[in-house]
Amino acid sequence: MDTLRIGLISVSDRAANGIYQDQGIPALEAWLSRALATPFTTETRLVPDEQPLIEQAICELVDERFCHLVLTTGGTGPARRDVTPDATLAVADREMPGFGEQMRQISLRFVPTAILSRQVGVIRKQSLVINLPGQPKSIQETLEGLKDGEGKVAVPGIFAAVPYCLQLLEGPYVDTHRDVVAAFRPKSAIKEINN
Ligand SMILES: Nc1ncnc2c1ncn2[C@@H]1O[C@H](COP(=O)(O)OP(=O)(O)OP(=O)(O)O)[C@@H](O)[C@H]1O
Ligand SMILES: Nc1nc2c(c(=O)[nH]1)N[C@H]1C(S)=C(S)[C@@H](COP(=O)(O)O)O[C@H]1N2
Repeated sequence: MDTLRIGLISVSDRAANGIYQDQGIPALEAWLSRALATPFTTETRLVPDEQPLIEQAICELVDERFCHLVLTTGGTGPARRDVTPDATLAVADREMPGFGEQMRQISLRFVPTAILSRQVGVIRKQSLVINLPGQPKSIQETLEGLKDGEGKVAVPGIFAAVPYCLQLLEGPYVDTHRDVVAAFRPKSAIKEINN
């Protein structure tokens, strides 16, 4: 079976220029290692907030590295140099508005400024591309959602919908650790995997 390939793009002027150390890629890798029950590989890029460079990174990861999923972090706000959603839409074939909508809903449970993120989810070719905000803590918040004191899901994270989306895009069958995020798919789409 095709191994799950995930592209990770950290968009940050200061991290790309060495002013601070990038925490975006390590936070993404740490969360994915905790959440995914399926083996995966990552391909990473650290780029400044420049639209042509972000577009190039997305296209490279999808078209040449054949990533099934690409996650970006940073540059989704209203500031002049925040252009990640613009770059993502410029190279998109189709929009998946539910991802942005749900992430802003989740994030409102954490910060009132959640509505300032213009983050989008799109499809390019057979790859799903999703923007996450730049605050490293927002990676877990949006992917995993919010649980109550007993570990019960209060707001589902967007990653719950990612495995089925990849399946519909004819990518690999992806499973998650339920205690981190439970992947949801219709009964008819569930495959029995013998481990
Ligand atoms: N890659 C990163 N590594 C560590 N911290 C980050 C990173 N990206 C963003 N942050 C933190 O999250 C905040 C909000 O992220 P945002 O994408 O708006 O960055 P920014 O303020 O435009 O700065 P920069 O692009 O220089 O990281 C930043 O001000 C910074 O404190
Ligand atoms: N889950 C979560 N979402 C969040 C935040 C956060 O800390 N956690 N920060 C918000 C803030 S302050 C801004 S300005 C926007 C855009 O952030 P970005 O430019 O770092 O992408 O994301 C918002 N969404």
